Amino acid sequence: MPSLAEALHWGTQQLQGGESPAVDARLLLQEAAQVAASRLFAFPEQTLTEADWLRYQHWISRRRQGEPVAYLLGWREFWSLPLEVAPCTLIPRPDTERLVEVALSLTLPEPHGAVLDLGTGTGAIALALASERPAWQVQGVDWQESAVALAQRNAERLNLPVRFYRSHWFDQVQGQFALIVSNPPYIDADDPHLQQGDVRFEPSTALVAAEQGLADLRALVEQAPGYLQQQGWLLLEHGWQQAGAVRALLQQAGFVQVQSWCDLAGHERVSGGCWHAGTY
Ligand SMILES: C[S@@+](CC[C@H](N)C(=O)[O-])C[C@H]1O[C@@H](n2cnc3c(N)ncnc32)[C@H](O)[C@@H]1O
Repeated sequence: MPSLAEALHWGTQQLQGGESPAVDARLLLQEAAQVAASRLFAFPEQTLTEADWLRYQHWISRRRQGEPVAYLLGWREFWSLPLEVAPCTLIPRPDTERLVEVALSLTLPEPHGAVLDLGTGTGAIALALASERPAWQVQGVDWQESAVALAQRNAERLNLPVRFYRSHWFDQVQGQFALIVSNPPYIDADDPHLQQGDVRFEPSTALVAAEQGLADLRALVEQAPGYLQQQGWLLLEHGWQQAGAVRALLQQAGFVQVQSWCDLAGHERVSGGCWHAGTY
């Protein structure tokens, strides 16, 4: 059987031409052989068992076909939280951590307020917020039963008190919220990016929206005022070319302090507004 160093070299060679061959091969080897990165580098001569070597080769072959590393591993880190992931929903992205940062920076109408995450998927945003603000009462909804079950498993494993349930956007939601957040589907069905990289393996129900990707964003902006407390906030992630359209939707709906926030690449990726009944 090969040593860890030999297996890593072989896997990296196999994945040449991909986005990140060395990182992918290392992550898959660590998981296949159940070794930490430090052990991989401290004991490179350690040999793999036959079962680990077979598992590693199988994963490398699937990765060569484009399958996302996160789906092969079964988990992905988001906001330093290890989250179980599954093909029923989106793999949480570093971009979405920007929405979490912005949410944590807002001044909300009450410090112990209720918070709602619409289209929660793995529960990434809801769990990140709950981990940072124990006083907030966080809820997350998704219309996919399998995503709700996944988010619940993540909450239990992380011991975070978030309530997840099934709802088609606001259909089953009750009450008023100090903050509503969402990373909804916002990609146009004809966008060529849907044929590239990890998104080919992710469900279109998590990615694609009608009206050039704006249909779900529009629905959320129009319905959110019925569920926001006075001076509560709505925060939405969207495509980097949709900020102007989302701000216009927020303004038309009567939100104030409407603004967008940039991601690390300098693209406007999050927009939001404060609800102030009576301004419209
Ligand atoms: C882009 S993914 C975001 C997942 C997660 N919030 C994240 O940021 O990683 C969109 C999510 O919205 C859910 N979704 C799509 N349409 C929905 C609807 N009408 N009602 C509730 N959830 C919906 C999808 O199942 C998917 O989990």
